[in-house]
Amino acid sequence: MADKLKDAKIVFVVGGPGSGKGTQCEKIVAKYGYTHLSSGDLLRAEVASGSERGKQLQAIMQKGELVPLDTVLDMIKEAMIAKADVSKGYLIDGYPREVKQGEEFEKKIGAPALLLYVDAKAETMVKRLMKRGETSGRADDNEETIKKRLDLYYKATEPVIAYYEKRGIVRKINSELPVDEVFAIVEKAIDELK
Ligand SMILES: Nc1ncnc2c1ncn2[C@@H]1O[C@H](COP(=O)(O)OP(=O)(O)O)[C@@H](O)[C@H]1O
Ligand SMILES: Nc1ncnc2c1ncn2[C@H]1C[C@H](O)[C@@H](COP(=O)(O)OP(=O)(O)O)O1
Ligand SMILES: [Mg+2]
Repeated sequence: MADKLKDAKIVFVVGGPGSGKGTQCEKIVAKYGYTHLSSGDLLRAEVASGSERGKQLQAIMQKGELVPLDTVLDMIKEAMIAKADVSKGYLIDGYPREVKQGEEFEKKIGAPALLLYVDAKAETMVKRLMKRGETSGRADDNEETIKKRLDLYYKATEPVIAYYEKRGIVRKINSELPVDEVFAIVEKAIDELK
């Protein structure tokens, strides 16, 4: 375990592609000053750097598949340590995407205090992603890749929610509602933490 992070307040933000994780995390940052680390954003930054590793990552993400666990966990850990002296808490957005990722995170970093389960219907997620795709420039916001990401979400990521439900740290957030109404539910869950 990283010593600098042993008392860190950690919130996992889990939900399907396009469910609204990033949108809610932005609002949490604005109100609570937490550090927002999106695994997808960290990976896209590596791609943008033009490195050899970035090229390999880009190919995986374009197919809607998961990148290797060690790569993403190392990136998150490094980013957490960089903020350890100033962070009030961490929003880990888009991770864990499979149970194994959760287990490894806890071994190498620490345990989450809360899991925000951002829930929306498949139909809603597809609609939002197609719309986001008009402007996002993301290689994975296209119909074919969206379908693969959704399938993988239901297969690999939903079990993560069941895993943490047993520990009583999951708060389900109805993300079908308008953004501010979703955030009202999110606020209650974060306030319970204090
Ligand atoms: N509650 C909501 N109602 C309507 N649209 C939303 C809502 N939450 C997010 N969106 C829109 O859906 C898209 C995906 O949201 P985003 O936060 O990027 O999701 P994720 O990070 O889970 O993939 C964005 O274009 C966002 O503006
Ligand atoms: N924890 C993780 N493990 C493996 N691959 C990940 C990952 N987080 C992100 N990726 C890769 C695969 C995803 O399809 C892609 C985009 O992730 P994302 O930006 O979190 O998507 P979204 O916010 O739409 O859910 O990056
Ligand atoms: Mg996102």
